[in-house]
Amino acid sequence: MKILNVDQIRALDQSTILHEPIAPINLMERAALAFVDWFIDHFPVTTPTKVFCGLGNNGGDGLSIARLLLERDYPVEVQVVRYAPRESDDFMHNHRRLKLVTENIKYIEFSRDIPALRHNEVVIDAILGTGLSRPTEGIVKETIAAINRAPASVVSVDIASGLYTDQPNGPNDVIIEPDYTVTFQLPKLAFMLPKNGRYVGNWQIVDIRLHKRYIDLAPTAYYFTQPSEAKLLLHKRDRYANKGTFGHALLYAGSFGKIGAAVLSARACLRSGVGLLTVQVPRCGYLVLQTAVPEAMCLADDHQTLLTGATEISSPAPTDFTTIGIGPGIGKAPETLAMLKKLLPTLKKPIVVDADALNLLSENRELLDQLPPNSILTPHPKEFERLTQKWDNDYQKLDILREFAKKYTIVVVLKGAYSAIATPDGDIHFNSTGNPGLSTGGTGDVLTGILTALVAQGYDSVEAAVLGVFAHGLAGDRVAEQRGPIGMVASDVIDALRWD
Ligand SMILES: NC(=O)C1=CN([C@@H]2O[C@H](COP(=O)(O)OP(=O)(O)OC[C@H]3O[C@@H](n4cnc5c(N)ncnc54)[C@H](O)[C@@H]3O)[C@@H](O)[C@H]2O)[C@H](O)CC1
Ligand SMILES: [K+]
Repeated sequence: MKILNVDQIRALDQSTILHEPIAPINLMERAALAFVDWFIDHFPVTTPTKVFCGLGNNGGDGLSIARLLLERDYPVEVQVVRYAPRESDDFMHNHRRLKLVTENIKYIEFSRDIPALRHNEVVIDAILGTGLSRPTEGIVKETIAAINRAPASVVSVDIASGLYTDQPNGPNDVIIEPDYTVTFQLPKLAFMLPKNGRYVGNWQIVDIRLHKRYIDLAPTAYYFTQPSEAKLLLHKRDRYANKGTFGHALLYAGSFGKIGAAVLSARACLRSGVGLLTVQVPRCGYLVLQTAVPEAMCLADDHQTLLTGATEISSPAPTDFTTIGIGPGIGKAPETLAMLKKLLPTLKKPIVVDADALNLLSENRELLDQLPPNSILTPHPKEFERLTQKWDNDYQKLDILREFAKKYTIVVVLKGAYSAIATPDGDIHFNSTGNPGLSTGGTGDVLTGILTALVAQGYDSVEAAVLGVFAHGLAGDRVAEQRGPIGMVASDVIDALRWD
């Protein structure tokens, strides 16, 4: 699913009006109906509801929503925040229609006009939408602040009033903090950014049948992975396939006290369809791996407690493997750094790099140029900051992410809520699965195993990253459904992985 910018959203509106064709007021009515269908699924008809309306089309939506809820016997009160002398035409049209249904329309011009809000009430925030062009001030700001202070539940129409659709807000901007956002047709970029979490709440898309052809043709760098899109990436298995068809991966993982990372990434790799797996661990991990993951072959490093890359028996050369995953629990010992320095120049095929291997790259940035093209790096924000630089806000972070992936011709999975997957050609795919339960030790090792397995099976790196991150998060969602997010462990995620 594409994420469009505010100008494109406006153009999409116009394109729908022109090509359907549909009168703007009827498109507003369609949006309002879609919102109301959602609302009545979530709040009983006895819910005291206050609809706060601005003077633009977001406000116009609000007036239409109020009228539709009144027609469905909801106890609705309308509060028009009159912050400017002029209303939009569609606002005026809906204002006239609403007055046919109720006279109970109040106007907020001064602080004293702002009504009290009780805990059992629901506020529908239709003050400002994607037309926000400056920080809220005056009576708008006061009304937003009052709504945020109140104990009532809040549902924002299209986007929280005061939140910019696709650019950073200022540190002192006053923005609605909704429990829900019901947005029209497409997600907004603002919803993907961690710092905006409190200004988005639990968000839902409602389809208002905007012009599909415009969306299909609209250029964008931002995408939000839908289940149907992830499913399309899945390679079907041929009946005559054999182990060799699905690759032989090599994982470099583990150090003394962190052999579990090697076990988790190995198990995840096998649970993600790799044909054969060899894991190279320090000698102290050999027995553990062979016991815990009998399906994996194991190379014992010469060193007892850390990886140097040297093994006593003549093992296959790293380049003999379909792909390599490196990082889970390897630590940052000089001998391990030496191994990485020796290994990288010999590799041509994409590898998966995670955890301390990333930190070694951060401390030796000249190695970044030696990464095989289309390798996949999987930093969490702190690791990414070490790899690149500090950023002032999430939008700058995305720019840094995109430039870094393009500069080194790599795929970067910036992990977190809505993990952002940056591609070598400058796109960013936001993941749509996962939950806070995944913030537990070892889930990163699991993802490394998954991605290594997908690359070994022949997925191109972007497909592997989008599908692997999606499947990883979805497995976490299954676990959270069964046992709640608290108490989830990385092994649960491996056991919940599905590839159908
Ligand atoms: N395709 C869709 O998504 C549809 C969206 N609809 C709704 O239309 C709004 C966008 O409406 P628009 O008139 O462009 O702007 P707003 O209502 O968001 O803002 C109104 C108006 O307010 C002025 N303004 C900007 N910033 C401020 C500020 N800080 N304080 C005060 N006033 C401000 C500015 O002049 C704006 O024009 C979208 O969100 C949807 O709710 C359609 O109804 C259906 C299709
Ligand atoms: K709004």
